[in-house]
Amino acid sequence: MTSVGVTLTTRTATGVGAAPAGANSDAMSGPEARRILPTQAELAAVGPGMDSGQGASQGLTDTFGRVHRDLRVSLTDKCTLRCTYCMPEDAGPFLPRDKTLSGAEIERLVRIAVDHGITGVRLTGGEPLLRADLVDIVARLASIDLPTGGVLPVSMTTNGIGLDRRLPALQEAGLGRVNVSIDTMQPERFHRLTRRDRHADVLAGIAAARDSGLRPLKLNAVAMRGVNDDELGDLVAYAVSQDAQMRFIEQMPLDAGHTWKRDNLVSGEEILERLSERFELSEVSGRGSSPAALYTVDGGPHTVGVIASVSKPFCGDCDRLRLTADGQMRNCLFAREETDLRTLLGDSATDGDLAAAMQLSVTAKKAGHGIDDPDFVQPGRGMNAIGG
Ligand SMILES: Nc1nc2c(ncn2[C@@H]2O[C@H](COP(=O)(O)OP(=O)(O)OP(=O)(O)O)[C@@H](O)[C@H]2O)c(=O)[nH]1
Ligand SMILES: C[S@@+](CC[C@H](N)C(=O)[O-])C[C@H]1O[C@@H](n2cnc3c(N)ncnc32)[C@H](O)[C@@H]1O
Ligand code: SF4
Ligand code: SF4
Repeated sequence: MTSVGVTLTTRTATGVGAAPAGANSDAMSGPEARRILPTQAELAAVGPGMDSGQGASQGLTDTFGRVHRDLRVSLTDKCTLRCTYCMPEDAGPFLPRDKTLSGAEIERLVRIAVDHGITGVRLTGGEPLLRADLVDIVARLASIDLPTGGVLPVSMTTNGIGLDRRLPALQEAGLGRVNVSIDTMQPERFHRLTRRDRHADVLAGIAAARDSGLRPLKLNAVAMRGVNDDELGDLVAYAVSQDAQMRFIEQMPLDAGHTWKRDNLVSGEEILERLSERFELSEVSGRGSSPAALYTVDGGPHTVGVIASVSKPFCGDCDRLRLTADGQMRNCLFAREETDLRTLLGDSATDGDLAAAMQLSVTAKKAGHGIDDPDFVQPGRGMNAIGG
């Protein structure tokens, strides 16, 4: 099928040097991220089969042979919190509504991605619960049929604030799983770390997730030196009490303030040492492409996870793609280029063009994040704008 009405004639890079790092304007990708608008010739050169979904058998495959199965969709760059490792206090300006993908646009892009091998979607942000049309988005995505049978599994990562009120409708709409972030069991610490006094709201959200029966329920905490590294065991004990899996994440250089320092890292190894003082841990085999290495706690059945993205990267098994709230495809958390699907949508691109643009993004994916490389440059967007 040929493309109808696509006006793209040149490969364009936008957002170069247009905004200070951390500024969330349309050019919020910061000075070093390039926004790529593929030309018609480049889209056509991707090859036949992108229109019809015939690529599904092979999937969106990069030059290292990694097949992409997991799509993370950021619904907004706004948030109810201001976690120091993610957003500055004075974050913004945020994406205006007309630059944010609508539910229908997200559904179309996800359908195309599913046609080309994506088998699961995770909604994230920013804070996805801030999307007023979240229930509608979940319903749209959870009704997408997988080519292999069944429907698309839809999960969400959230800070939990307001989850207690919204979970029944989300579950009804087809939300299959939820991960909730909680970095501390201490309300005052929580206030300092997130710059908001909302600890009780997060606990209420986790309790609602526990009672919903959605399983596995996972809790995420970024391990931070001098902030919460003395209460990792308390977090595990709390997670077990909520029938949840606690996961500790190494902090990555994705804070909008660009204050990350390698020397400050609480490594996965250190996390395990600390937990071993209190619990008997035993590694679980069969990790697959999951970012978390899992350990049974005191013989199980509960487990704790360690996401050692910095010290033990799992990039070789990466099967993830990201769609930002403003319609940019990112092939990596640390990508310095984004493929501009939103402009293609506005230019009446065909499904085949959009699939080809996704494949171009995947083809450009690098081997890994390169955090330890001497020429590493932190992405201009904070984690809230990339979609964690
Ligand atoms: N380096 C890296 N870290 C990731 C990636 N995906 C997730 N993470 C880290 O893992 C943390 C938890 O991610 P979640 O949003 O809970 O998703 P998940 O771990 O894929 O979820 P599950 O499907 O439940 O395992 C994120 O905050 C990141 O720190 C990734 O692609 N690369
Ligand atoms: C960006 S948030 C978006 C979803 C939701 N607001 C939340 O906090 O769960 C997703 C995940 O990214 C993690 N995250 C944010 N900044 C990070 C960083 N610099 N390093 C590692 N993980 C980070 C958070 O802890 C959270 O678990
Ligand atoms: S980690 Fe999540 S809750 Fe915290 S500021 Fe970022 S987007 Fe918001
Ligand atoms: S850092 Fe990039 S390549 Fe590595 S696992 Fe994360 S998204 Fe994949």
